[in-house]
Amino acid sequence: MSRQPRPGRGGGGQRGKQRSGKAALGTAREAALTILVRVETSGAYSNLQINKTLQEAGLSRSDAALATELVYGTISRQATLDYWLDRFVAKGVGKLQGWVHQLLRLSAYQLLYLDRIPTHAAVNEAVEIAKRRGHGGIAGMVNGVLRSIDRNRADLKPELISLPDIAQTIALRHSYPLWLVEKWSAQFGIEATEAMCASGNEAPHAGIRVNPLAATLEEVLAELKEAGLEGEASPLTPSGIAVRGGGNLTELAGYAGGRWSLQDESSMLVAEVVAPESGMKVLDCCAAPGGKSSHLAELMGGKGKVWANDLHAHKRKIIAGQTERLKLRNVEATTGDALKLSEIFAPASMDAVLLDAPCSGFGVIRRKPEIKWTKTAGDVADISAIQRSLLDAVCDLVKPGGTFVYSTCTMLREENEDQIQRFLSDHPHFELDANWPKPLLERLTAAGLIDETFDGQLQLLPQHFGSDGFFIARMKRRV
Ligand SMILES: C[S@@+](CC[C@H](N)C(=O)[O-])C[C@H]1O[C@@H](n2cnc3c(N)ncnc32)[C@H](O)[C@@H]1O
Repeated sequence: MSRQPRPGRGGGGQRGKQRSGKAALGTAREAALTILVRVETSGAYSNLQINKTLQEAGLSRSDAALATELVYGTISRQATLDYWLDRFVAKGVGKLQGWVHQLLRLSAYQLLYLDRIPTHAAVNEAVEIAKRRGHGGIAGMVNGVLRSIDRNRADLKPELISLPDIAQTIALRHSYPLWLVEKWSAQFGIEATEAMCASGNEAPHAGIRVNPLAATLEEVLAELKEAGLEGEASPLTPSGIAVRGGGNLTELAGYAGGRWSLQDESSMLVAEVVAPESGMKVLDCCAAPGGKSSHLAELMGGKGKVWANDLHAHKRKIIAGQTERLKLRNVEATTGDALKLSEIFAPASMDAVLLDAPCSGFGVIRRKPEIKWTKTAGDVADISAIQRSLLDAVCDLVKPGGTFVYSTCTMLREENEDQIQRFLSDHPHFELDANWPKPLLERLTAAGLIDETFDGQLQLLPQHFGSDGFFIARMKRRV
């Protein structure tokens, strides 16, 4: 499976001598280094920095793909790389200048994780970059450290990392923060945690959701084949297709023409769980960029109404752009704080309410690996408090007998099961609803994701089918 290459567009690469780690974008490795430094110093999301920097760099398609792979791989493996680098950097990696540290990580990643890159290509270019950005002393140190890594590569294998504490071993072997591995181990057990960590380091595949109002799954599969792409019908959802190594899929005609959208398969399950009927009134409280709102509208056959609300005014345009592209007329994008939606909508006015809540996002680590290092246990506590308030604020918009669905793209009890348990105890007029549509239950059972103990809550882990980690709970307001 390869990560999605983002082709570089426009803008010429900068060359020539650069000092103090200033940006130089002429080659895949230089561009990757610039992105890594920017992600670290600005706290920006890697995917946004990749798009921005590759546009400035004007790399060939294959160089852009390599730069993308280097960025995601280096961030994903950062703790393991530092563990090994520390043995060979005399003063310790913690004392290195930011760009030198990133250059060593980036180069060690190539030596230790990418079979197809010859040692001389990784080392020589690292040395050249060090000379251009720094001085001879730094270049000599980079050369020495990387040559040592190369000589010792037989000992530098993740599976050889073994510490007395199993959580520490998993954290270092797969490069995750210890606090997160400890939380996951307590919740899911050691085996599932290690599988989850390993799976989070794999390259993601792209998910396509067919718009049933515009095309069939077979038509979209044929369209992908014609474009030379490998698409496979999803075992999880009838409108889903997994695409591997497809480059920028939004450049295909089917996307612009509204025949399909890009969405991960786990995400597609959410609207299926809401299971709206044609003509219903549905509120999506936290809707941008509009993936689930548009899916809900498609499932309603374009009839009834979906209010797609988000806090941020600029996101209204993004949602509207999606629904226009998909030619959906039954979605209204609105701007507002979900905590105050009861000031806009009447109590008990909705057949169904979806709260796809802001969350820690650990289910999408494959797409945004820096989340591992930027999100803290404190952030989880803060976001849990917000989720709790959001649940309390929107629930009474659901009509008696109506459906309330809560979802997150994370795998932490305090954001998922604990939220539901607390919510149900404070709101006894709601109950868990395991009565999901029969075909969906059959698919989930066949996939081994639920059994007879299923109570209306589903936790998808990233190792299940390689789709995002997701939590979905369906509740019903008692009549
Ligand atoms: C997980 S994303 C939603 C993804 C979306 N449901 C989809 O499928 O495309 C969470 C969204 O919640 C929005 N958000 C955060 N706090 C909010 C609030 N208090 N009220 C409304 N929206 C909020 C964020 O702007 C973000 O777009």
